[in-house]
Amino acid sequence: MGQDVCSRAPGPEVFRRREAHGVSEGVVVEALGMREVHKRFRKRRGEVVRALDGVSLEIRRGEVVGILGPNGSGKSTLVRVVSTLVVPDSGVVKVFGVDAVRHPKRVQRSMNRVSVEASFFKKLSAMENLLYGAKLYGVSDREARPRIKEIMGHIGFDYKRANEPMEHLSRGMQQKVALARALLTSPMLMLLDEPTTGLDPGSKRDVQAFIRRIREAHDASILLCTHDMQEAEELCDRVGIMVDGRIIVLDEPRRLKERYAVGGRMPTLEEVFMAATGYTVEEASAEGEE
Ligand SMILES: Nc1ncnc2c1ncn2[C@@H]1O[C@H](COP(=O)(O)OP(=O)(O)OP(=O)(O)O)[C@@H](O)[C@H]1O
Repeated sequence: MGQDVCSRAPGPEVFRRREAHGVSEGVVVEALGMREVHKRFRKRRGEVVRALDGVSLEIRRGEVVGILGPNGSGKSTLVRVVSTLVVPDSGVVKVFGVDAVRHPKRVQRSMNRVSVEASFFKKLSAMENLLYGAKLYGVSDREARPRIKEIMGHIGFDYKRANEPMEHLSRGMQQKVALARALLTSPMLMLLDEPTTGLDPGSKRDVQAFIRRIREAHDASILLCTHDMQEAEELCDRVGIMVDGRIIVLDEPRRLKERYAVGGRMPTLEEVFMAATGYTVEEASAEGEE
């Protein structure tokens, strides 16, 4: 493995394609390898929920894999297990060949998670939060500042507002700061848990365009959980559908559609989702709301 993530961090040209991912070239190591992962939770009245029920999933280096699923199907648990926030009951989780259960610290340094509940120091500014985030990964202020400015430019974040307290910023802007923080540390694997949920259409487009650029130029491997079919179709190389803790199908969007085609007519991804899960998109988003 050798070099540290931070010392490999790209220079000011944020979108420069990286040569290596800290793994010897020539050795094919997947970005994420999950085999038969199980995670159960015990609810209040003793009821047991199988949040992950034998999940196997591979993400190749440079690949974007999307996971669609109704509320409560296990998407967040999947992301939490990969990010080492939740320890699985059984199964194997490897990030760039490193066992995430045995070596959580090592694995944490090679990835970054962006979720709706991104935590910030709300009284501090976006810049201060980003500098703090960079420092945790060993990136100095001097190195981080120009990169923050560049990333904010790419992401459509008004740099003039970088010194305002986070609590004064809209949700869309805060979400952009969360993405900027993730990219700042040059993660090899990005975990995006509903990155555009609840954003206004303009911010949503900015964030999606940004993810597209990371994907095209930055060569990051991405696990993207979303409710948004169009987002999954446009941004992902492969899309999986998760129901009751299981990934029931996983393939390129085009091939998923071919698989569910009826009478030669290609369905939309939304129709594929409905056929595979039995849920309408509305039910899938509403179900489980308490
Ligand atoms: N810490 C926990 N304690 C108890 N049950 C949990 C816990 N975390 C998740 N669960 C349960 O596990 C199941 C899967 O939840 P999870 O949040 O992973 O689903 P999800 O697909 O991300 O849903 P959503 O789209 O609503 O975020 C749900 O039944 C949920 O209530």
